[in-house]
Amino acid sequence: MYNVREVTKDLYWVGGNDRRLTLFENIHPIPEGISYNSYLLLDEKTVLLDTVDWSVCNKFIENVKYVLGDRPLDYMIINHMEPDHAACIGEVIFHYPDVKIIGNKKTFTFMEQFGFKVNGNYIEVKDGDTISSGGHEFLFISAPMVHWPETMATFDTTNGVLFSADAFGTFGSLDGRLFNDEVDFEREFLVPARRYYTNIVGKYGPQVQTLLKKASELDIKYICPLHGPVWRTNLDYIIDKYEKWSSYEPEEKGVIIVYGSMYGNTEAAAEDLARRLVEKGMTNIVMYDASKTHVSYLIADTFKLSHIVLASSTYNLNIYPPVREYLLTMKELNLQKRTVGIIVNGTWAPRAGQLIPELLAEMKDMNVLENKVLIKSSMKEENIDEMDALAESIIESMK
Ligand SMILES: Cc1cc2nc3c(=O)[nH]c(=O)nc-3n(C[C@H](O)[C@H](O)[C@H](O)COP(=O)(O)O)c2cc1C
Repeated sequence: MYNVREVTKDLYWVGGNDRRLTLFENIHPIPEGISYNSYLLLDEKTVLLDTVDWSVCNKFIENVKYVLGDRPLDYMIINHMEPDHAACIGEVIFHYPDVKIIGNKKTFTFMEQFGFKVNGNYIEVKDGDTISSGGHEFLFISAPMVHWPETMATFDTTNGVLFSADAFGTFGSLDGRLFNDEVDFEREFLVPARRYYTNIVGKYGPQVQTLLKKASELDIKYICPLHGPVWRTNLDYIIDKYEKWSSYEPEEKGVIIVYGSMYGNTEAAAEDLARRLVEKGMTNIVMYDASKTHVSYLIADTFKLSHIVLASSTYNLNIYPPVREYLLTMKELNLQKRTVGIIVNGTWAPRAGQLIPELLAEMKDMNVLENKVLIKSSMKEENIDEMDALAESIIESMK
């Protein structure tokens, strides 16, 4: 059965929701599900914008057939070749063999690499090119490395709809809703949106900034991303979030404490610090056991908050592995501009105390607080002063 929504006059959402997938990109847990958005415009020519993941392909084809009725599909614009959007290109060609595919040079290279045959039936576009479908005009905006090299956004200059590819996307199934004003975005989607952006696109802040700059010159009325709700009100809200995330500026003053502990002693030290911070007036604190929480959640809160505390035991002369994975992921994603406190535990050779600052030194603009705490196996009275000094320096650095 088809399941479509009208976005605006003549434009339809023809995507699908997936609540079965456990790991997005086979890495990131998505208990909240995900939507794969595809859009279809009925103009003098009919235009499909992107396809969907293979998991919802049947539903998508039914939706396309329902919206098109007896009409042919004239154009298919491919903004992003990642298979969660491009997997069904072959199916579209199978059902509509005369469709003309629109993409850039790299789009077609990737299409061939993924095994899709376009048989010369395509139009290659560059940044700034336009194509008319009769009553609508599409402007193509290249957005390289947001977050693949071929990515582009497409702007319908006649109705102000921006098809933004993965930008402004989020984890989370839509559950019948489509628009940002039909959901409680802050409550339901902000956390998944932040986790989606920071882990999937977070590495490419400068490229996102370039896209935001180009977008600021357009009169955008709708943002149609490839995942999650369509924005038709309060666009500044999500654009502002993207400004912050892509410039690596924290959204809030607050502390994420991530600890790695086998027997609970490093955890107890982290708890001690958290209590001291609260007693000194800082209540915006989240604490995670790095062994139990998927790193994507840690990364999301790390982008959100101004301060990080790493509390790690030493493991085979190294940083405790889950804490090291967190640090390495942070580095890979180019995270920067944070103040960091360090608590280290070791029983005979606390090497983590040396290795954590070394790793942090390889990242940009990380202010590592001098008041580190070194625990020998378990926290004792003799550690209280240095723990208090660490708490104090965190509070001081927030002023
Ligand atoms: C497999 C293993 C390797 C360890 N390697 C080191 C080490 O290289 N250097 C060290 O000082 N302590 C090492 N330790 C001791 C831990 O750091 C110890 O668990 C810690 O001091 C106590 O903290 P916890 O209760 O938070 O686990 C090791 C412990 C285990 C189980």
